[in-house]
Amino acid sequence: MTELVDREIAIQSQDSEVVISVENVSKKFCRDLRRSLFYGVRDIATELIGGKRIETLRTQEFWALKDVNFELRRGQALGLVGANGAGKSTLLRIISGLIKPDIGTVKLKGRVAPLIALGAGFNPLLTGRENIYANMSILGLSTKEIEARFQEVIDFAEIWDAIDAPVQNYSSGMAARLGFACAIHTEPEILLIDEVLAVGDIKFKAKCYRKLHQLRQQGTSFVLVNHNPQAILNVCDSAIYLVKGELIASGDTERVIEKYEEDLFLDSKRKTSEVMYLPEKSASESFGLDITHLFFRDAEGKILESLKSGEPTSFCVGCKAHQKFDNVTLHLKITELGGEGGTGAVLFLSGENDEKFFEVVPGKHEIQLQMPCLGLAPGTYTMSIKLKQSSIYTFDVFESFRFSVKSDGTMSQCKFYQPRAWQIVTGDRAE
Ligand SMILES: Nc1ncnc2c1ncn2[C@@H]1O[C@H](COP(=O)(O)OP(=O)(O)OP(=O)(O)O)[C@@H](O)[C@H]1O
Repeated sequence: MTELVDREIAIQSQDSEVVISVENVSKKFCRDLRRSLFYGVRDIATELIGGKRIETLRTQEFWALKDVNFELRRGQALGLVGANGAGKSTLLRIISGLIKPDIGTVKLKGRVAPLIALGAGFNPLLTGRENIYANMSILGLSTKEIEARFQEVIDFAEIWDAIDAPVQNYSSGMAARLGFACAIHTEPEILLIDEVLAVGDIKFKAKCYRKLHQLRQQGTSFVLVNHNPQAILNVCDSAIYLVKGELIASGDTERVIEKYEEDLFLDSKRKTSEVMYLPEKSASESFGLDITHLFFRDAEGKILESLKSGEPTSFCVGCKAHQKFDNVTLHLKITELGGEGGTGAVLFLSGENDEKFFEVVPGKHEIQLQMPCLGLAPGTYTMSIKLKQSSIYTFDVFESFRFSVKSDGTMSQCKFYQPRAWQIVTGDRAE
């Protein structure tokens, strides 16, 4: 695992200045609240009398972060991934200065805007207008500077009518929009974004991502926490992966995300390649044609070890018919796992739309969807599968067949694989 860790995330020019330097950072928490308060008071007292902080674990304590090191340079975008409780928010809170590490140091260069909670730093009783002033002044702007940007902020957040209503009446999406708008209009040198872009509608998210791109071109660095690997792949040029507080991979985004996705599969006790067998149905549960297993094959018919964008791939549905049926069709809906709410299906394929109907006789069958090349981008997906008779009758449904797709190395930061050929035409034929 350690060979995946690059000390310095080196995508941008090595000459650009380091804006975040996290050195040997560890942070411990206590599982028991009463004990935690007691330890807290004792630690403060020790510090006041100039004593050293206790660097070992006491009863009920655990490391939320353990010896984390990385550097970020001007204009870099760093993705932060890891399972729930891995320590991502803790790391962002330490970088933003909200909490102190127990061991190690964080050095920052430039104005930091943390977007760590929905409507970060907003007072729910104050209006949107009052909160803009309060929030932006905390982020370091003078009243004059805020006045000059005020209209831009509300235009960006699109909350014109609600600007004089208390923030407690805002929806979570509106509060997130206002928080994001305030933060980016302070022209921060470093932006810390914790999942806030996971709320809000798609149009607004697209606007935020465009803005982030623009800010990066102007030299803003940012750290983005997102559960959706695709969002990290689209936006960030480097990433770090935390497991139980330890940094186990860092560097090139695709490599880190690949490792993260591999682990997601190990976690779910199922490898990409595994054939998924479904429990046999009793006579009373069956509608006459049952899905028995699901898997993928390659162009030679071999069961696929792992899926790659651009490779010839067949999705196979093993089934068992208890009697003869005609007009049998397969419907598939593929959704990106961890996709931001509302993105919906990335692919819907219906045998009925393609007018592909099969006849089955009693016994075992395998219905194949043959794809000359797999168009899905690297990522993790879930597929719902329906076996139907025309559009009227459903024999069997399987709601969530999970699989992941890796990159063939020629895809980066894009949504689908495009089969292609390149050529140059020269001379008379070029007209
Ligand atoms: N103030 C606290 N007191 C005690 N434990 C805490 C505190 N804050 C966080 N933790 C614990 O520290 C660990 C890391 O939490 P953290 O919120 O950083 O994880 P995360 O990776 O951001 O998770 P998620 O993806 O669910 O937001 C978790 O086990 C969490 O329960």
